[in-house]
Amino acid sequence: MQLEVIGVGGAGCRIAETIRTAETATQPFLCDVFAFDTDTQALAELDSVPDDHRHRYGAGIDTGLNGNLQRGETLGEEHVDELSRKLDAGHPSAADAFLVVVGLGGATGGGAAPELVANLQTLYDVPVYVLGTLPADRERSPDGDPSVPNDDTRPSGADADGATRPLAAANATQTLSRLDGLANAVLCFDNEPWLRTGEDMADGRARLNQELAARVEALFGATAQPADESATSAETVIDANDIRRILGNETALVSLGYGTQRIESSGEAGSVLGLELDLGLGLFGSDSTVETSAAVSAVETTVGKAIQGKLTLECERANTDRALLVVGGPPEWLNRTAVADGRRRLESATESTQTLGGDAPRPDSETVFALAVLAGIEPVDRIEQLRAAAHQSEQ
Ligand SMILES: Nc1nc2c(ncn2[C@@H]2O[C@H](COP(=O)(O)OP(=O)(O)OP(=O)(O)O)[C@@H](O)[C@H]2O)c(=O)[nH]1
Repeated sequence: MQLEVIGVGGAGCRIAETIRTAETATQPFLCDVFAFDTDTQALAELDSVPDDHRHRYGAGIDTGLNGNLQRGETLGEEHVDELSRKLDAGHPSAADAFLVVVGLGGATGGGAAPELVANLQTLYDVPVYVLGTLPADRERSPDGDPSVPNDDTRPSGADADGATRPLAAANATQTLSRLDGLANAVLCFDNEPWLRTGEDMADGRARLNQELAARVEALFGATAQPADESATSAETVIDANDIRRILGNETALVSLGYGTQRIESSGEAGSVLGLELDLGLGLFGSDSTVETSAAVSAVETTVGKAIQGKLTLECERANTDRALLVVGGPPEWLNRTAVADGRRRLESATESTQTLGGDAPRPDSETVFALAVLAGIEPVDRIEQLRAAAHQSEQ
């Protein structure tokens, strides 16, 4: 499957760029990556988005909108045709889906995303998904995060631009409401629990973006046609239709769980030894065979982390409508029975009505991974918290 990624606003553009760098030559899944922003400097700081795929818009605005969502919405309305036309520098018609990426607490991304999503829905006959970050509590608090050290010279609670964002919760909830009924699904990443104690958005954003991009790559890379046609193909292939079925078309909220386990190679090409943690426990021969128990254990461990570990948006797992499990890694590690058991485990944990599973062989990888996609997870406590915070900030 080919994905057209469009970042809007500071967070959206940075995350879109990080997704681009997470794509591997062997599992290409990106059609194009575009970056649209009102902030000249933020756009200039991107490294790997080609010049004709980035676009600054909004005459007379140079440094972003500083959280003024109303202004962002007006600008989005005025410039949506211009933004959609910019996509002609790439291959949007070849895309199997669009992914519009935004920081939901901001004004540029949050203002333009609903207009852009609606426009793409009329122009193209493929799903339009949104990937949105939820603002961290510490960036919108006027008093900042008490855990930020006193010797930090930036304003306390500072976000990626070094400014607090008191309107972030209100912006995020309003933009989510505007996306309702427009986007096919909204994949969420909640910044707060992913930041470390004492860390603000400026410190943590690169790490968070990599975490998020790894999950996006695991999902959409699994649908890629391997660049090398002689490469091992999946036992159970996941394609654009499977993704469409799981994500749905009713603006479901989606959370992603992910687990990895490093395995170690012998140093000889293609000779996989065993799990790092289990080294020496009788796993391997000198050829590239892997003991069944080691492969089963690696799959079970990663699936457990994906289902029970930290999600991109914490939710009641048993409330999930639909779910998808992708297990990837070197083909000899993808034990078929363990992968099927993993899918059943996801089904039972989520109590979902529809659960799919598939595998993603990565012959050159030294990692086994599992990705759990939980779609239709509402109600979500964190969204309710943001609504309450938004209500409070309006008082
Ligand atoms: N995960 C992640 N979140 C970010 C990043 N930068 C900002 N954010 C979050 O996204 C929200 C919006 O910030 P931006 O994307 O910079 O805002 P914008 O859309 O450019 O809008 P304005 O700056 O108001 O014009 C912030 O409140 C943060 O919660 C980033 O690089 N990664």
